Amino acid sequence: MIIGVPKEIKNNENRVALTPSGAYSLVSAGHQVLIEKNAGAGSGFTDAEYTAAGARLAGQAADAWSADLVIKVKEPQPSEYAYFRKGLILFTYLHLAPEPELTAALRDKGVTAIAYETVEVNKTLPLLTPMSEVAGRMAVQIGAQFLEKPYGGKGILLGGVPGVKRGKVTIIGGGVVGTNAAKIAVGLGADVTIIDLNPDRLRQLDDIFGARLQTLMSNPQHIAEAVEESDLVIGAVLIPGAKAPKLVRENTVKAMRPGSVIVDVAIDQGGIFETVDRITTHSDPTYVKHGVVHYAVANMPGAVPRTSTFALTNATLPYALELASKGLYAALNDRPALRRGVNVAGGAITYDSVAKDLHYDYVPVEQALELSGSPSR
Ligand SMILES: NC(=O)C1=CN([C@@H]2O[C@H](COP(=O)(O)OP(=O)(O)OC[C@H]3O[C@@H](n4cnc5c(N)ncnc54)[C@H](O)[C@@H]3O)[C@@H](O)[C@H]2O)C=CC1
Ligand SMILES: CC(=O)C(=O)O
Ligand SMILES: [Mg+2]
Repeated sequence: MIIGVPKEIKNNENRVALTPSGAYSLVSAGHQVLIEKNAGAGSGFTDAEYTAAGARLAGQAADAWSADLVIKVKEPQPSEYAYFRKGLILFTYLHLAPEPELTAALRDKGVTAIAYETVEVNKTLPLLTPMSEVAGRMAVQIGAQFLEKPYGGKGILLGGVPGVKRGKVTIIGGGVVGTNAAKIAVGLGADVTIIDLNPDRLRQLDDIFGARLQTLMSNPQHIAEAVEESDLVIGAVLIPGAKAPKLVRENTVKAMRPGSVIVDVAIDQGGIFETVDRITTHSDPTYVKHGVVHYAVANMPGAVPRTSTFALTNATLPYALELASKGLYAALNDRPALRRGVNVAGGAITYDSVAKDLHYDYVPVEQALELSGSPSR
């Protein structure tokens, strides 16, 4: 199969979907890799490293997009919709619930779109996890920076110093992002609270962190109280595929002290704060509302591309290899995890919560692609 790797064009997106060693694995399995010139530059990989691995260079984005299977990092940007066509298999982050135009373009053109973030194994999301680890860890380091006075914050050091109070951090959502944020916040010596809806998750977090972390059941009262008294609040909730619930009310943000900071990591699914009404970018990452600094960058790992590209491709490569070697139908028949990743196929929306949020009829992927074999879980 021919596998295309376009250069990412989202603001400050420096990751690339394939490392030279990933290209070598695909070529060794008998495939052709067509990578756009300079696609790896932001992650520190030269074109020569890719050609040495057996890949061919594509002079234009259109050439990389002409492949049978296109692997990417971020959701296609509007200028890329022109490359969509029937028969194309697209494997990337999609986050379709807050992206009606992208969803319509994929569906209308008959693309088979497999979303990294909904590939699912035993209720875990193996292709989201590595980037959630990165973003969770970054969320605290970014929050700490914007709490500094020159960056618009109230001038608080999260760990405090002897004789002076520590900063308060509240993390809403105790999954992968939340746990990784907690690790860094606890490590810095902050006063950390984590809020989740799942009592088993709260128990696990209590076992991991003990008395260094306050766990709280998610409800409107706990959220309002914890947020109002926090210096840094991190949004880390996910309902897979669906638009994020707005859990933090505008009045609660108004009650925060000026110079406090919100980092809404869940912005890629629409965000959990009522006051987060726009996606920000690495080149203009914050805005101030009700005196509170808001950070809502939807591709946070793009700022640490060297770490993130290795972490992402460690996870995606086995699936890309399986798709390329078996072809779409056999790969989806053999691997229920991959089947759960299919969001759009055969001109239909094949992921239930995406269909619901965007008001489409949901068509099971088995029906949309007339798959045989066992139904997906
Ligand atoms: N902005 C960015 O650059 C990035 C964003 N993300 C996003 O971060 C979000 C979180 O991802 P993960 O941690 O991997 O998800 P996860 O599935 O590991 O964790 C989500 C947690 O939210 C909890 N939750 C669900 N409803 C809740 C509620 N009402 N109140 C409190 N907790 C609730 C769940 O119980 C679960 O523990 C996702 O939207 C993901 O796409 C991930 C990586 C990068
Ligand atoms: C998960 C995601 O949105 C990202 O890594 O950019
Ligand atoms: Mg988007």
